[in-house]
Amino acid sequence: MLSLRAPPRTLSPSPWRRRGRLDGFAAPRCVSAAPPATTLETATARPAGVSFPILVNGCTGKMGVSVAEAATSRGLHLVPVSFSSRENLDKTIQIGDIDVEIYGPSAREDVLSSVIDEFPDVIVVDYTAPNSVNSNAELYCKLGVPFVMGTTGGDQQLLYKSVQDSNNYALISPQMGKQVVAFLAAMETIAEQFPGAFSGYRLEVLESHQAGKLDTSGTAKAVIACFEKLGAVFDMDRMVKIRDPEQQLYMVGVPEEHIEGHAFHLYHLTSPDDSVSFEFQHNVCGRSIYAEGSVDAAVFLYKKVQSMDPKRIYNMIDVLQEGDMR
Ligand SMILES: NC(=O)C1=CN([C@@H]2O[C@H](COP(=O)(O)OP(=O)(O)OC[C@H]3O[C@@H](n4cnc5c(N)ncnc54)[C@H](OP(=O)(O)O)[C@@H]3O)[C@@H](O)[C@H]2O)C=CC1
Ligand SMILES: O=C(O)C1=N[C@H](C(=O)O)C[C@H](O)C1
Repeated sequence: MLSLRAPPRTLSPSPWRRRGRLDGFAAPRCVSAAPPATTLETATARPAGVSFPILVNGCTGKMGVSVAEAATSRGLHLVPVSFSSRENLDKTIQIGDIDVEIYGPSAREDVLSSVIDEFPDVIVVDYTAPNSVNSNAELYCKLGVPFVMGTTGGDQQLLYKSVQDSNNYALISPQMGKQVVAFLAAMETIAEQFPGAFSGYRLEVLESHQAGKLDTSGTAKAVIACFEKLGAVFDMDRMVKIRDPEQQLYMVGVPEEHIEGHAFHLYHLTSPDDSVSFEFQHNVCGRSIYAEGSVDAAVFLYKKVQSMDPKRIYNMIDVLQEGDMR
């Protein structure tokens, strides 16, 4: 029998443990399997309405593959090229009937320049790693290729500065899932309208993701920024990040089949005198909502580029507000 070890830091008492399946309450878990991944067969059922070339960077990884599949399913033209942090990988990734060629860092600028020559309307979608956010963005800006940055982490201020300085088009968001974007939009709205409404409240945050996730959740950071505007007090060092599969199964209640791909977030607020508490939670199993949202983002950005919109930098709330999320 597996033992339940305490996470490095826990809330006291941990809301997940308090209501976890070990003590008989309904655990915050996905009750059914994630929606089936979009398949090539659904392409005809759900045409994108527009078609353009899309290059998905990070196709050796999980999000890259999911976005590339969702893009082809929506009838977009997947450029059969993607980049890796590894040199001489000599690898192709099969997406439907397309063989995507993987190139190492030394080839990326030449290869991307050739792609832009051949496909001047191309939109790049980036799902790589936190430590490549800024260097990849620099390259896209240098070559003037519009991009969707789904990858989280890196130096976000520098990322925005690179886009501003180059006057390139970009859509940047730590969260592509429509319903979570709507939650984030609601948080931004109340923070804007009622600053200080939660003045003095203590905020505690837990986030659980697959063991391979390298950074702290970008979504959690964005939500925390809203709670801070509302006056809540939060110490980023006390964020509870759960990456251990055993804890995810037995404490958080992540279904076993989603240990390799989930995003469970919990925000707990307590009043200064402990008499009032609030809890917000969003639990996602699998990656399909991000993949679909990323294609929505690419379609949105493509339209903005084609119409030469003077605004250059967007986020997913812009996409949601314009009714462009499926
Ligand atoms: N915005 C959103 O809604 C979401 C964002 N994310 C974010 O997306 C990112 C990727 O997540 P996920 O797919 O799960 O992670 P994975 O680890 O599965 O994939 C990332 C891939 O990036 C590749 N990579 C690393 N460095 C570079 C580089 N310099 N150039 C090109 N490729 C590189 C790695 O491959 P190799 O070893 O071959 O280099 C790896 O396969 C994370 O930052 C995550 O937080 C994830 C889900 C939703
Ligand atoms: O890495 C992930 O998986 C996810 N990353 C994003 C984040 O850092 O917030 C979005 C979601 O949590 C999934």
